[in-house]
Amino acid sequence: MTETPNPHIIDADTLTGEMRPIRRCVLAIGSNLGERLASLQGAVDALADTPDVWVTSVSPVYETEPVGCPEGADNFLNAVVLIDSTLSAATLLDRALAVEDAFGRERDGTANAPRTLDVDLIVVGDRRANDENLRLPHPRAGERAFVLRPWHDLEPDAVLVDSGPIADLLEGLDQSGLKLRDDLSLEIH
Ligand SMILES: Nc1ncnc2c1ncn2[C@@H]1O[C@H](COP(=O)(O)OP(=O)(O)OP(=O)(O)O)[C@@H](O)[C@H]1O
Ligand SMILES: Nc1nc2c(c(=O)[nH]1)N=C(CO)CN2
Repeated sequence: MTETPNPHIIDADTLTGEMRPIRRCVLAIGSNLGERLASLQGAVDALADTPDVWVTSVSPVYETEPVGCPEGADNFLNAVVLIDSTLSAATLLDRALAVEDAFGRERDGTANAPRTLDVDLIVVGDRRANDENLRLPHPRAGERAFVLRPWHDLEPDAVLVDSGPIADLLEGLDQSGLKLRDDLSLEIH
């Protein structure tokens, strides 16, 4: 006898999924190797294609001097993506790392080595995490003009959890290494 699914029984995953809050998240994307703009656009597209992720806005693109990178590193293109998502922070991190891999990111253990694509979780709602594999808010976000400036373009009144208004943080940072690339832009498809 074949079983007819009982419409009154909701499986645990569906229930959990339905009850998860929608969190507003800020992601920073960067590239200083290969087809930089294509990689950033690929990251936006991959995020938009992710179930339970809604890309709500994408910042202007900045050309930025490398910060803390090995001698001779090339400039980055950097931007910020705002998403709404019901996914957990851990699942979002897994997705971010998978998207980096899909765009040819290689990891040889060198800190801040040139990369085709970097996708960092800056904030996931008001979630705090201090795990080796997941720190939230991103521990270096408050000192990175290449993150705060494009984020500020989208949300001038935003506050970085535990650090304060991003406008105030930006005022204290050297922004001379940032150049707005108004000849380039990222699309939400
Ligand atoms: N908020 C976060 N966003 C992204 N990765 C994180 C975060 N917190 C911890 N990580 C961990 O950092 C690890 C290394 O990331 P990655 O090599 O991209 O660092 P990076 O981008 O070079 O440096 P930085 O972390 O200073 O931006 C990832 O495997 C991930 O587990
Ligand atoms: N300009 C710039 N410098 C960096 C960047 C980046 O995205 N842009 N990312 C780093 C590690 O994530 C280290 N240094």
